[in-house]
Amino acid sequence: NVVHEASGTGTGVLGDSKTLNTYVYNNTYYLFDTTKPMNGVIETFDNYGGQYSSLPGYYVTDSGNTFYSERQKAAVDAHYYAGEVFDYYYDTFGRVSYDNQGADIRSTVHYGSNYNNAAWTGNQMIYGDGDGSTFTYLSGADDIVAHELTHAVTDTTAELVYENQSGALNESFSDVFGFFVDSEDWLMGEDVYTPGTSGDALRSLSNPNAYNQPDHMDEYRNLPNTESGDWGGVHINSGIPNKAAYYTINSIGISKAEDIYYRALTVYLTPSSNFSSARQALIQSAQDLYGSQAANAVSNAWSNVGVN
Ligand SMILES: CCC(=O)Oc1c(C)cccc1C(=O)O
Ligand SMILES: [Zn+2]
Repeated sequence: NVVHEASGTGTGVLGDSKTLNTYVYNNTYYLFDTTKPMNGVIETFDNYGGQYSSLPGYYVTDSGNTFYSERQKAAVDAHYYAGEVFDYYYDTFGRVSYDNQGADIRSTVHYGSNYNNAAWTGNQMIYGDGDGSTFTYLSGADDIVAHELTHAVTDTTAELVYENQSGALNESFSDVFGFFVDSEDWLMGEDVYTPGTSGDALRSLSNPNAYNQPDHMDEYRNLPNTESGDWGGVHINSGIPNKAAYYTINSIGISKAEDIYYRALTVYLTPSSNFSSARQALIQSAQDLYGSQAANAVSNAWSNVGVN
């Protein structure tokens, strides 16, 4: 049988070189990764500035299996980092793709026009180019890719409703697993945020206040559950569970913390979980896996942010 798997090279958003899992058919190479278990493929598309109605766009291809052009940079990173996040969930927890059933992981880059956003649409990831000032191509940050793919994990496990406290938890779990994938700093999106300014980020887990997020219940923002209210401040109030995660990780280490967060997300949390029930779910997960010392560390972390 003919082998279609190929190994290509590409240039990422930050100008770095990467090896890519590609697929060759009729002398054309595709960003189509068939190396993962359970037949799940990782496939990357270019929407050419189109909107939701034109998704997924066009397969990203190259005749020479060399994805070096400016146009291809966003796709190189979306493809490579999707594979990295697949590997994180598989190697760390044995989870096969976001649904644990080997679902295809589809990404589309060059979505919209100067779009300063990235998202999980409910069945694929989309990445804007940014406006070049607030963001550059958003797939250029592995913590953003991990954040988006974790929305898909949450949607196939706890299904935390994307509003108010359950929505802020949804956001926080995406940031926390973004940290676990990119644990060299406590920042989110720093690699693509304000390309003209170094050292800043979209959010910080260690210092939410630095980016106008609360880090304690005393600062909880009661915003309206509307689009302009960020659905009750899901990207704002996530600073509180994010800070609790920071305390937990500093107290018991990344390895135990990621097991505890994964168990809470997949075993205990439910669509309507709030901050207090998330604290309880994480304490129980810690107790289940590592005993009372870890459980107490989790309890203290949440007390430090005013959640009991
Ligand atoms: C860290 C990734 C992130 O927050 O992506 C979003 C952006 C950049 C704008 C709006 C929503 C999101 C999201 O995925 O929640
Ligand atoms: Zn999010």
